[in-house]
Amino acid sequence: MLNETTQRWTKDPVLTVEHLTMRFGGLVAVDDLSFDVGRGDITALIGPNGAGKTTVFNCVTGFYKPTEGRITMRRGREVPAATVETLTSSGRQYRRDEKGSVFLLERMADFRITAVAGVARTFQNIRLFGGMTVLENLLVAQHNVLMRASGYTIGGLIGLPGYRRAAAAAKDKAIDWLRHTDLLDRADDPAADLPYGAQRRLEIARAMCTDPSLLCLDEPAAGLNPRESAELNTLLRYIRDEHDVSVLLIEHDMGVVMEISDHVIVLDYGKKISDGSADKVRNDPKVIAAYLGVDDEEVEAVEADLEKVSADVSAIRMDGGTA
Ligand SMILES: Nc1ncnc2c1ncn2[C@@H]1O[C@H](COP(=O)(O)OP(=O)(O)OP(=O)(O)O)[C@@H](O)[C@H]1O
Repeated sequence: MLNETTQRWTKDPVLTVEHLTMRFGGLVAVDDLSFDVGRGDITALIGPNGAGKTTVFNCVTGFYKPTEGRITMRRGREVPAATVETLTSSGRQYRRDEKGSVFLLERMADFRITAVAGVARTFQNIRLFGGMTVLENLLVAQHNVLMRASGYTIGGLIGLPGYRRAAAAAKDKAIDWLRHTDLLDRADDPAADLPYGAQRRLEIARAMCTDPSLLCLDEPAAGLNPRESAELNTLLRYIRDEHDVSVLLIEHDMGVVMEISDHVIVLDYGKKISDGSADKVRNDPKVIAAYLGVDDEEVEAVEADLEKVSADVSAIRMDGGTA
């Protein structure tokens, strides 16, 4: 387990969110929120319905312009804090040099966040191109690379050698991800024909085809059966361990969250109420209170009630009852 001194999110953050606030008219959906996402970690953003999780995702990925706050993405390891401050005061969106790149996402449009800053996402409601084949969905995701290889001309149509090489590499990458998501045998089927769990895996494969540094997944386990959830856990660990990609996920399935997360951040009413390892967060009375919908002072009483109910159920089972 990571201790205070080895926590990647404090030592080597890939994403830093500072004082993020998002207001919709009079409603404060995210309220002065700060947190870090460690490079190479699986980080979960959890909280009750309406806590502000998707709004945070929408700010990080450029779908919303935050009311206030700074969102810094770092690619490459050696980006000193002074560089971030210099970039902030320069009014520019990003700075790149041979050591690494730093991006201020709150200043960037969504398509540039994916293409330049290396942040890819999936959605709560699956958004695939249903009429295209599974393979075509993964090739479309590599459109930017192919356009560059064509020189933004008709180079693709006339088959310039550079374009042909890029097209072959795009297909290889797509096939590789189909293999890792167990979809190779469905490559030529329309995406809409896949079962639900397979569509969720295809969305992740599509995001990975953009070569992200940070993969943001909005409820990837929603609607999955236990076997599919276990396969998802294996896929996410593979992405973290073998591809040097950090993962930020919103998830309601606590089995998934507690099993695979290196770091958990808990929101309630737009504010952060807990932040730490899965173990720390699981035992935090504030988190228990938020999920059970009770005040902090009532937590102990509710916990005692839960323990009693659990003991009663075990006793009934031992008696051969049907509870
Ligand atoms: N575009 C919008 N306009 C107005 N209010 C919004 C908008 N988007 C979100 N909200 C409100 O902001 C609050 C936070 O919503 P959000 O969807 O971020 O929560 P969430 O934690 O993702 O919830 P869930 O777990 O149910 O998906 C809610 O009160 C929601 O109604």
